[in-house]
Amino acid sequence: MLEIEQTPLKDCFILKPSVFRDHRGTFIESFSQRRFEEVTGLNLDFVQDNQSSSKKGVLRGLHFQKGKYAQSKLVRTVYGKVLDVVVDLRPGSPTFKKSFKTVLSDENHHQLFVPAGFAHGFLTLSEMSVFAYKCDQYFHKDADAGVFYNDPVFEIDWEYPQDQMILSEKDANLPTFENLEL
Ligand SMILES: Cc1cn([C@H]2C[C@H](O)[C@@H](COP(=O)(O)OP(=O)(O)O[C@H]3O[C@@H](C)C(=O)[C@@H](O)[C@H]3O)O2)c(=O)[nH]c1=O
Repeated sequence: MLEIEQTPLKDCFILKPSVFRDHRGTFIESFSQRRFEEVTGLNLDFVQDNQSSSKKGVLRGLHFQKGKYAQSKLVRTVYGKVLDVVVDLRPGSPTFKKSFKTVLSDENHHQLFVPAGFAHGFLTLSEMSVFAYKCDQYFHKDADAGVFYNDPVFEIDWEYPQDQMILSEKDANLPTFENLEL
């Protein structure tokens, strides 16, 4: 079984796979093309899988690829716990500029579907996290873009002390929404 839960943002939803637990540990189907299509009605071609590990307090984001290289992503936490955040950056969308956040962990096994045209980021809440995601477009360095994670226009409460956050230099200097070229 794969449950789907709509988020307040258009086209963005949470997937909840069945978790089989026994004396050895757990089992989930982390991705099934057939079930994904059944519950979402989407027929996407995921062409790249990514994985990153992060220490506690690491914030990666908010990222997206521009133009024709825009990526839909299916994101999850393999190990640990993260606060995952998305922003709808699609002009014309009824939820344009709105943000949504949810906890993705190796306890709840939730996955977030991030539509093309959204910015995405996450903050690691556990000592360590391993994060994995599928993308329906390859990485294109020239299309790689982002927006500052703490731009007040998005009204995101990261619920984490700012002086304990760890960011890449690139992410610390991302443009604000106002200065963004969409
Ligand atoms: C994203 C990506 C990065 N790279 C390289 C570029 C760079 O040298 C190194 C690290 O890249 P970054 O610092 O951009 O990695 P990171 O900050 O983890 O970037 C990721 O953040 C999350 C929030 C997302 O949503 C992803 O789409 C992606 O943008 O890896 C690839 O080769 N392929 C890729 O697909």
